[in-house]
Amino acid sequence: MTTSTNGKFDRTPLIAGNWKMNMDHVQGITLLQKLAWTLSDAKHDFGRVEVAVFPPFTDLRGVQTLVQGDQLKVVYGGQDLSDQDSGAYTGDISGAFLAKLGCRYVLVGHSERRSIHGESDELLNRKLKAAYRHALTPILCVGEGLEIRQAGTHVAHTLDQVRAGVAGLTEAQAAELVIAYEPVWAIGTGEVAGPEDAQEMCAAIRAELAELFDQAIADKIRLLYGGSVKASNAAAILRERDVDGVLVGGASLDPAEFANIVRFESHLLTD
Ligand SMILES: O=C[C@H](O)COP(=O)(O)O
Repeated sequence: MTTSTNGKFDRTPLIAGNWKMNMDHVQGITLLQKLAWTLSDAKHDFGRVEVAVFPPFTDLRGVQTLVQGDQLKVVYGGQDLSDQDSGAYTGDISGAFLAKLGCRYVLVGHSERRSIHGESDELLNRKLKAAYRHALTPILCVGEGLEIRQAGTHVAHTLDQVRAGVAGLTEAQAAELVIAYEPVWAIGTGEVAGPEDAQEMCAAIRAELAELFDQAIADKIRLLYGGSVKASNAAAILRERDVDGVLVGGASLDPAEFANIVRFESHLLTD
């Protein structure tokens, strides 16, 4: 495997925007149109930075129509999926439905799913496998709360989540995986982990993946940082060797702000 110009292995950077429960299907289309327009300048190398959005389920059909109709270089995914494929699971969404709507990715185990909906590591492992059954790439979200960070056990806690999440995956599945490290204390709080914190944890996750699979697989897995990322702090985080992108919440609702984060990554690749 060769290294890219910024010294990282050839992992395609991923800048992902999680809209959470914001933007109805009309607002979502407007946001995506503005984002596509803002990113349409010639300086942005779409070929080397993947841009993904995660709208609410009810927006996905409209997003699909816009992306396909206008041939936008933006991919999209669901914010969650069921561990089941079909049946009497009221309120749940099958990975099969997401795949049929053209989703490439799906978030699994976002901290808001873990804390508000009590999703366990075992359930999330089944959701990860459901994603692969439907040819969706899962983005497994992991990370510690404030008490765990203060106790100094954040690395062990996060690696436990990683091990439980990826249990039973084949090497081919693991190579496709994306993992987002999101310290819960930094989500939506304005508190951002320092670039060195993001690097420490992403390096620890990659080392753990090398133990679980092998180094070549670990070098393929993309690791994102998430938690109060905005244009003003993104570049420093994205420069870190083991950070392959960011998962952005609040700032992804502002197309100019989100586009600037994409530009930083794009410029880093060509610096
Ligand atoms: O999925 C995104 C993360 O929860 C980060 O959200 P935030 O950027 O609003 O802190």
